Amino acid sequence: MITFDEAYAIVMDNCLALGSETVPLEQSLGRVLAEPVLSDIDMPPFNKSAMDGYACRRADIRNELTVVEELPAGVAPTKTIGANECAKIMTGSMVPQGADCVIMVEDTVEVSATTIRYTEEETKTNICTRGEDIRAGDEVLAKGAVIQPQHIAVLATVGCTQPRVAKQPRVGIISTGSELVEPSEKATGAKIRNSNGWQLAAQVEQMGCLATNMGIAVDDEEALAAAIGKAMAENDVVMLSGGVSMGDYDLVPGILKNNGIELLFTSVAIKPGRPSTFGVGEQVRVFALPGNPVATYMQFEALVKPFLFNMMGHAFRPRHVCAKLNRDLRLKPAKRSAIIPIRFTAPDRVEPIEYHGSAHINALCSADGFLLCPSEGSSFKQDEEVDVRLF
Ligand SMILES: Nc1nc2c(c(=O)[nH]1)N[C@H]1C(S)=C(S)[C@@H](COP(=O)(O)OP(=O)(O)OC[C@H]3O[C@@H](n4cnc5c(N)ncnc54)[C@H](O)[C@@H]3O)O[C@H]1N2
Ligand code: MOO
Repeated sequence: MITFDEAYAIVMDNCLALGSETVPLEQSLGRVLAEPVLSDIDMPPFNKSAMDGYACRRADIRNELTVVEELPAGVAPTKTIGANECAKIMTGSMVPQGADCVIMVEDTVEVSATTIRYTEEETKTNICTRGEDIRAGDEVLAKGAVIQPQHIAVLATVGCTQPRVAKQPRVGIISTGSELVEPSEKATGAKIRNSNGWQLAAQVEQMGCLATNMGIAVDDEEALAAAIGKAMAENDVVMLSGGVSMGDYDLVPGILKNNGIELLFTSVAIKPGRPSTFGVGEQVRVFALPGNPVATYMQFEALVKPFLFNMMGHAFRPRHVCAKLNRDLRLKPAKRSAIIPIRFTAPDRVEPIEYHGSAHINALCSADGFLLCPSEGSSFKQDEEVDVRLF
């Protein structure tokens, strides 16, 4: 059994490089940038009014001003502003030459059809200067960024309509176990419905990789070998659930070895998730996760997700927050560190949720995150601050 940190280091050291491709901007949400994005323009591209009002010279704001033209957004000025002159200007319009401030329209009165007067003593400049946000040639987005809606805005701003992004790992998912039936069927007798395959496919899709749910493989050497061989041929990463502990029908590690997979670990000191297994083939990586659904979920979050992001060139950093415990929490020393699901009861307060162990998947539906408690045992007092990793 190796520590979780050792397992993490091993998977991160064994990523596959998949290369990059370009995608249309509208299909780039959630993809990882494969190269930095540089701006082709200054932003704003011209001195721009921040307010609706009148562009004029600060020296003249106490005088009656003659309005020499009107500047709706998108219309370039034709006149230079001279002494005691102004141009009526809208937010976002180009500030005319000669003007060094914009007075706000609600602080002015019309004196005649062509003149106005400012009613305040002072004004802010109210001009966004050319290039104050972005300069032409600036790196606006870094390689490795996961494209979010605000990144899409920046890509649009700099005219990057075909961003170069990392290719998405293809992940084939096999749910092993002769007790399994698919969710559309009624589970009778000693059968249960397959939830892991569906959950893992959703976890893979949610983080922007390509999931293929390859269905159920029964606990039979031949059937498992065929399913694993097919999954390995068609995917970059194969994820199995079940069949990795000590039972007579836990056949997965042996079949992986027979398929040319070198197993780098088969047991991790973490609860839930001890029998988590990882192996490498020539052009494929294989995770065999424990069948218990919470173990499957948690090991995906803790090990597989950072690994898949790393394959795409993104250094995944889970979000952590500090919060106070609503009640005492005492864990006995154990051979494995423990993941304890928690929920927030107030923005800065958490409590452990009722949790019966690694099969209790519905407990996760009310969890907001988890505490990682070391194997030496953890003892927390009510109101003590704990480090919460968010889902
Ligand atoms: N003698 C030992 N027994 C067990 C050990 C051990 O060290 N020695 N480890 C225990 C731990 S810890 C775990 S975790 C489980 C993991 O076992 P497997 O990965 O071999 O998983 P299975 O035995 O196939 O299944 C466990 C459990 O999960 C249910 N399951 C399996 N697949 C699915 C699925 N796709 N959807 C929903 N539920 C699934 C399965 O029916 C079992 O109830 O082993 C312990 N035993
Ligand atoms: O490690 Mo298992 O996942 O405890 O139940």
